[in-house]
Amino acid sequence: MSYEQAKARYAALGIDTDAAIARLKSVPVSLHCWQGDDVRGFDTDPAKPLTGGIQTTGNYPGRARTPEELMADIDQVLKLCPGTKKLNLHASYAIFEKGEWADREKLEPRHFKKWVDFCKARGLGCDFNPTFFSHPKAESLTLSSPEAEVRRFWIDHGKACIRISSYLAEELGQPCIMNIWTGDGFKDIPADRMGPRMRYREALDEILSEPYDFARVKPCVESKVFGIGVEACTVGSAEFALSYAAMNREKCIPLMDNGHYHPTEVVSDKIPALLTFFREIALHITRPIRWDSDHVVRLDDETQELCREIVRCGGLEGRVKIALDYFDASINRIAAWTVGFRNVQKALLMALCTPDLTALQNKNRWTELMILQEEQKTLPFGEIWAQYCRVCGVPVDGEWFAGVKAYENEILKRRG
Ligand SMILES: C[C@H](O)[C@H](O)[C@@H](O)C(=O)CO
Ligand SMILES: [Mn+2]
Repeated sequence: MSYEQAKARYAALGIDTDAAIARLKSVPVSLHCWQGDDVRGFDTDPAKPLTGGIQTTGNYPGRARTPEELMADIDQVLKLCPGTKKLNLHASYAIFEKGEWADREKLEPRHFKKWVDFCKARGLGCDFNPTFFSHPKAESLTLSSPEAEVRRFWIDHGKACIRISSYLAEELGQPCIMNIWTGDGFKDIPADRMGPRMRYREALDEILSEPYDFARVKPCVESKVFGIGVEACTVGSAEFALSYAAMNREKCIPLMDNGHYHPTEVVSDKIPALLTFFREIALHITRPIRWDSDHVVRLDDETQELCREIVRCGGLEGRVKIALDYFDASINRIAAWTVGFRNVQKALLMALCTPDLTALQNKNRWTELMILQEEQKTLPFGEIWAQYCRVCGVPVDGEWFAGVKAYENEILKRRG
């Protein structure tokens, strides 16, 4: 079947596939830098463990060990992914001059100048994240620590990150989404669950007292249900993060990571619930298997439903900030990055090619609604996707992995 034939099938249902392609092309999706190096970063001992309740598993050869290697790998991914990309950096990816080093609370915009140059040369915006993990001062609690000195350190880190985010937004001419996530929590039943939350709240207030233009820097608070080693209580729980964002709507927005809920909860249903109250929300799209395992995003039912809700709720009009958050060290990392990014794009395009069936729901015509929802599944979407790839100048399915394999053989295998 050709694109023209597929387009006619969709047109019969009232869907303009050319318009869907044109719409998706300009929607920014944030590509996380940390898939390329297993979330290690460059600012502390590269042999340090990944902490904060998150973990990568696998030992596939070719992990990026330097900024240059990571940038080269990101370039490979950018070539293979359609649509508008933003880069998503963590503070731990600061780049220092030879012989220089600054601890996290002393990081400055200039430590991200090389990333700005990288983004400028590629027309990318950049999102940012303070890094409250994988650091000697993050062995226990960070922003919720009972130790004033530890809290001070991390608050100062948060403030430094606001300044860096303002710099990224200004230099690149696009808003910077700055996401705050800490792994603060307890392995076993705590004696006090409220004290840490009061301290976390006050620490967030202090971080957000750093001046910034909310139109250009969008701080987010990301919640989590539990992490490895913090199974009993997470300080930044869903109720905490949502309440904080609701009480501080002029300063920050809530971020939902679809790996951060109980396994039967779905973030797709939470999108309209939150957009009923918040003007903007942010998402981390990932794939949890039994826990927050951060597997590569597949084109599974929940990814499709998430994207349908983004589209239906006006999320593409800037109300939903879309970012990816997965990291798999057991397969070729460039392929992992690419598969996940392309799948999110596929799910968004599918959603844009879905007829609006609200009228059937409102007239209680659930039989027809189900039939039409099921029949949509066998529409010739593959042709629409292939056309989108061609319009964006990236390879269609089946035509990109050979290049990744060649890069693996020529470049990745030579890395120690
Ligand atoms: C590296 C990310 O910031 C991190 O994955 C965080 O967003 C998270 O989801 C932790 O589980
Ligand atoms: Mn996340």
